[in-house]
Amino acid sequence: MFGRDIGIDLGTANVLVHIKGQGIVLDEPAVVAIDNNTKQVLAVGEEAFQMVGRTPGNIVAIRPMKDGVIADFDHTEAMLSHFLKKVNAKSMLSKPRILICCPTNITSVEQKAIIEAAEKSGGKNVFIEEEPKVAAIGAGMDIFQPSGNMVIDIGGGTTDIAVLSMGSIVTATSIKTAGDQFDIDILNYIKKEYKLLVGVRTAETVKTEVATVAPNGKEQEPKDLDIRGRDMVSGLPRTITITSVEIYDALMESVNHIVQAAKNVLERTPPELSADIIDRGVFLTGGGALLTGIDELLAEELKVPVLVAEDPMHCVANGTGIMLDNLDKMSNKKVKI
Ligand SMILES: Nc1ncnc2c1ncn2[C@@H]1O[C@H](COP(=O)(O)OP(=O)(O)OP(=O)(O)O)[C@@H](O)[C@H]1O
Repeated sequence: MFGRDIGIDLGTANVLVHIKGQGIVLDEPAVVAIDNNTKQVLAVGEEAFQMVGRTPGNIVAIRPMKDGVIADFDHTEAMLSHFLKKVNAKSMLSKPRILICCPTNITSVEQKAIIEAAEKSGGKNVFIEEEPKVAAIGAGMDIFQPSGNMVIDIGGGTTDIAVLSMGSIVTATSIKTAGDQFDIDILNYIKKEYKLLVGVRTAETVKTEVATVAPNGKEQEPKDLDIRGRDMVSGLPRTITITSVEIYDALMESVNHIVQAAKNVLERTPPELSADIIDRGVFLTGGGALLTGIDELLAEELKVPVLVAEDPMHCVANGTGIMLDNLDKMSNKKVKI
């Protein structure tokens, strides 16, 4: 109980909380359900997620962080406080130190407000850290040596690509093409080809269950899935069967954005570090790393080995735990805001 440090992956799709000595204690969708009339928060996390696309008129289930930025600050704050309460941050014997990984593009004003919200919820010293760095650490990379390490973190709202050496980012980029965009691509494809309206959760299921972007994905035995939605012409419910081959085409434009962004980062990387990356390979983290075939496609395009990290959706949260263990040793002045 004494002096437990807390690490938080405040992602746009999921929020994970890691407590020193316990590991990941909370893993819930970054969703808040609000009563539009009273503006009251009705549910947060898993409970609110179940309401997405299924709420009556006066209730909305929103994702307060979208596209790698904080779209609705008050509700992000409410969500963070809710999760910290849930893990009993305030009742810990001594106030915990909290390390938070936020979406990459948040402003310094938003960072300050996030820190305040965490302090109000029981944090003593609150730190903010860059997501790709923590993801790399969580993936098991030793980024503190003078050698090149490359990580591609494909989350919900953003894909963060970085080359790190000696504990710092050397070259990096962040693009707003990631898991959410894949869902939208699938949704739009079904709308256009089948005149069928489906919800984002159905599109996400298609992505996780049948989609493939492997270079030979179209030659492989196709997988298929029955999905339900509303016919745009008749207005009635309808079921269609969707195959991996059609989804391959629907996802290619977005996947190519990620390939191009990774190529741009490699082009800006000093040659000695590029040589290290050939030896060590590129690590894929974040939920998007689980998209079937994305590792093979990136390896073919980037001409370097590409490896999916173990437990890619937990890399950032696990990385916060490792960073907190080493916070004193690292004494990285840049970390604290
Ligand atoms: N098996 C799978 N195949 C493809 N995509 C998946 C799979 N499992 C999860 N995802 C996707 O991963 C994304 C969420 O990943 P993650 O939790 O790493 O994001 P996040 O950290 O919340 O987002 P961000 O890094 O943008 O803040 C979602 O878009 C989800 O649909």
